[in-house]
Amino acid sequence: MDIAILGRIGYDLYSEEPHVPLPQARRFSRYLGGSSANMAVGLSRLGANVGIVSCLGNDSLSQFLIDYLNEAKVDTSHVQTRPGYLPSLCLTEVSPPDRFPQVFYRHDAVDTLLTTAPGDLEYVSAAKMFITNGTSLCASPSREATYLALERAHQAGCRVVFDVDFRAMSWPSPAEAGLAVRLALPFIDVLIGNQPELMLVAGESTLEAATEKLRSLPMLVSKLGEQGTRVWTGEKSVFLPPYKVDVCTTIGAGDGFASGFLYALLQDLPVEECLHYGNAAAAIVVSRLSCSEAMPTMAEVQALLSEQRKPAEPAR
Ligand SMILES: Nc1ncnc2c1ncn2[C@@H]1O[C@H](COP(=O)(O)OP(=O)(O)OP(=O)(O)O)[C@@H](O)[C@H]1O
Ligand SMILES: O=C(O)C[C@@H](O)[C@H](O)C(=O)CO
Repeated sequence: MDIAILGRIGYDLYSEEPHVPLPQARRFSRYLGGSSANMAVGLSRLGANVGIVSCLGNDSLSQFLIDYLNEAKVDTSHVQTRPGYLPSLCLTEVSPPDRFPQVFYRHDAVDTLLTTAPGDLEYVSAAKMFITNGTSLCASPSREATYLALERAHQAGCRVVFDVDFRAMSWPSPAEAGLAVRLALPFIDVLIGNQPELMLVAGESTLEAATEKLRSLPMLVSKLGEQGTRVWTGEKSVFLPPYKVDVCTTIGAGDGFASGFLYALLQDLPVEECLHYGNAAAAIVVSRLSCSEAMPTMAEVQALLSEQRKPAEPAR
């Protein structure tokens, strides 16, 4: 595998009725979801060899999810099964350009039951890149499984990527989520978060103060929503504004960004180039309904790049 991803596979329902508030919405369409599974699909569609370490039930929704991943050429040989438990479910209202409330069903979600056997840890440590996220740390035993995988990947010299992925409903308090991520920092090469997430991890009340603390990491990716993205490598940073599209749903922008950015990083492209791939992939996802199904091919990313590409702000 080029990339091993550890995290949740979920079931997404997006409203088919734009501008109808969620309590009134009647028609939904279903997609594979879960931030990690979305990224796995995105990276695979761009051409990477990706596998996912996760946990599903033996219900019919889990069957749909595993079939979807297999069809997307994501290696599912390390997806465990816990009969009687269900994947998480997420419903999203679609009120563009900026209202996308979500309701999550994550009570005893099957992904939190993940454990890592020696074979799973070997699988992770054999990859060139290992990606995981904060939600995987929200409950035991997936918390311990995730820390073990982070440690093994770091020891094996994989490039370790961590998306903060803060979902309030998965945690007793934001402070606990921040602490769980701070404990993982020694293993991380690339930390990805939006503004509130980086503040949460650093325990700071401004993005500037958070950045100051976190930029001792080899790479810090600061997602700024519709403003664009800034990447820090030590004292230097590069900023790239977003690619412009008509917004359908901004939900999934982060997973789209990660897919493009990390695919380019895997090819050892310069940071500025990685930002172009990340922002372009994110914009394409934003222009479509859902996240997994919306992930672009390389040809689609290249087309947007050649249409709109402008240079990033010089490093400073
Ligand atoms: N309206 C938009 N138009 C074009 N690109 C966008 C837009 N919003 C976000 N992006 C791109 O997507 C990237 C990630 O977005 P954002 O900062 O909202 O991440 P996020 O909070 O993880 O999103 P989500 O959790 O909804 O997936 C941004 O850095 C930017 O490049
Ligand atoms: O991450 C989840 O569990 C739900 C996602 O699939 C959802 O569409 C989203 O929030 C994208 O990051």
